[in-house]
Formats: sequence, structure tokens, C-alpha cells
Amino acid sequence: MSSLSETKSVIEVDALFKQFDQVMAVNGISFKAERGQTTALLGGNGAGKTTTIAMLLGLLIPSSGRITILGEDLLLNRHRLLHRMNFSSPYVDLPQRLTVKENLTVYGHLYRLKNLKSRIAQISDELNLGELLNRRYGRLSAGQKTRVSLAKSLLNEPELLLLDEPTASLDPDTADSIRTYLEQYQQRTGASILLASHNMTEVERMAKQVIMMRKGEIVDSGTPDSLVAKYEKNSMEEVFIDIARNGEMSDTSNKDSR
Ligand SMILES: Nc1ncnc2c1ncn2[C@@H]1O[C@H](COP(=O)(O)OP(=O)(O)OP(=O)(O)O)[C@@H](O)[C@H]1O
Repeated sequence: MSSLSETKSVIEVDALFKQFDQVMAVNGISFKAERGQTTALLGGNGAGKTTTIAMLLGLLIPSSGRITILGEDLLLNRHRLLHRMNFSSPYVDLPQRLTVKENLTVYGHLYRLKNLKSRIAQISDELNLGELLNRRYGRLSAGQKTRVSLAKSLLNEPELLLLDEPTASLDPDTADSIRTYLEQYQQRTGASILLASHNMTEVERMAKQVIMMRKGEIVDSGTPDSLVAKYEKNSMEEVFIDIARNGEMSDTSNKDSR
């Protein structure tokens, strides 16, 4: 284990492809995400972010390519690795008929958590879920479901947290509290986060590194500040729009920003 913990990257993706029939959803991407940091995976609708995250979770088998997580090959060590990871996604619902507490209990058992009752009590307290615990998941509002999904994703105190639109459908106040909570969690545990988000304020606040995808390919990467400077824009919002609309980078943006 000691050699693994020395690996600087939490995720290493090499020449990753995923084809669905006629669609090349992920077209040969390679990237590294650093440990203990938040890396944002950005791109317009259909860019390939969710497909990439699904492959990082072992939910989709790549057409080809290599994924190394926490120093181990994901395809060879999936079961060992999944205990050290977790995810939250608005595209993956929890069982509708179970209450929030039952859902958290089921997932806690899947992760073989000890002291599950106190862990659920703790996370409910931290994410303000007390009033929702005995309500059926299927009857919750979209924002309430997002909070429960986040609680599920943090149950096992993952070393790597994959978050697909973690604050989608949250009101601004709740979204801000969740971002603060995630930042504190990261500081406390040293966890790494891969974040897919359309919210550029969130990205500028949380991400140390940004990977920009378009049509299944990585078109640029760097820190938010370096990308803003490189594209001669005022914000990541403007950088995002530029890349999403134009695809091709201007002459000034062909330098490697890292
Ligand atoms: N199961 C599937 N079968 C066929 N095509 C798929 C499948 N899943 C995704 N795709 C296609 O792959 C491409 C990438 O989709 P993906 O969901 O990864 O994009 P995304 O970047 O997450 O988009 P969004 O921001 O809209 O969520 C799209 O063209 C999509 O239509």
C-alpha cells in the first residue's frame, strides 16, 4: 500500500475510448487528476462527461484504454477500489420506495460500514437531512434528492468522490452550504474530487484543475486562472462559451497551460 499512497495522481486515464453504436462518446482522452484536489470535467451537453465518469466508476466498460485509480488498474481491481470511492449523480436514482434512512442503511451495508447508525445520524446532521429521514425517497423534491444522493456518496468517507452536477436543482443558499461542506470534507480527509458541473462559479471556487471536453475529446486543460488568461476572458463562464461555441482554440490558446 505504501507505494500506492505515494502515487501523485488519484486518477490516470490513458487513451480512453467509448463507442455506442454510431456515437463515439469518448474519443481517446488522456488526463491525470491530482490527489487531494478538485478537478473539474467541463463541456457542453453531449461532450462525454457522464460517459467518462461512468467508466471511472466501472459502470461502463471502455471500448479501449486504461484507467488507473489510486494507483491501481480499475478493470483489474474494481471491487477493491470501489470501497474507496463513491459518487453522486442526478442521473442515478436511489430506490424510490425506500425511505431516506432505509436507503442510507442499504448503501451503508453495501460498503460494510461499522457503526452505521451513528454514521447515518452524523451525516444527516451535517447535511440537514433530519426531517427527511423517514420520508420515501421517491416523494422528495429534486433538491432534497440531490442532498440525499450527496449523503449516500459520503457515507463511506471516500478517498475519491465523483460528483456529476452535485448542486443541480439546489437553491443558491443550499448549494453554497454544500460547497462549503465538500471543501471542509476535503480539507479534513485529504479526499480528491472529480466534478462535472455546468456551474462555472462552482468550478472557479472549487477546482484547482479544469479539463475541457468537446465531442468526446479534451480540447484544453489548466487552472481556472490560467484558462481565463489564455483565452483573454474575464471568467470561466466566458471561457466555457468560447470553447463550446468555437471548438477550435485561438492561436494564443495553443500553448500547454499546465
Ligand atoms: N447509452 C448510450 N447509447 C448511445 N449513445 C449514448 C449513450 N450514452 C451517451 N450517449 C451519447 O454519448 C455522447 C456523450 O454523452 P454524455 O452523457 O457522456 O455527455 P455529457 O457531457 O455528460 O452531457 P450532459 O452535459 O448533457 O449531461 C452523447 O452524444 C450521447 O448522446
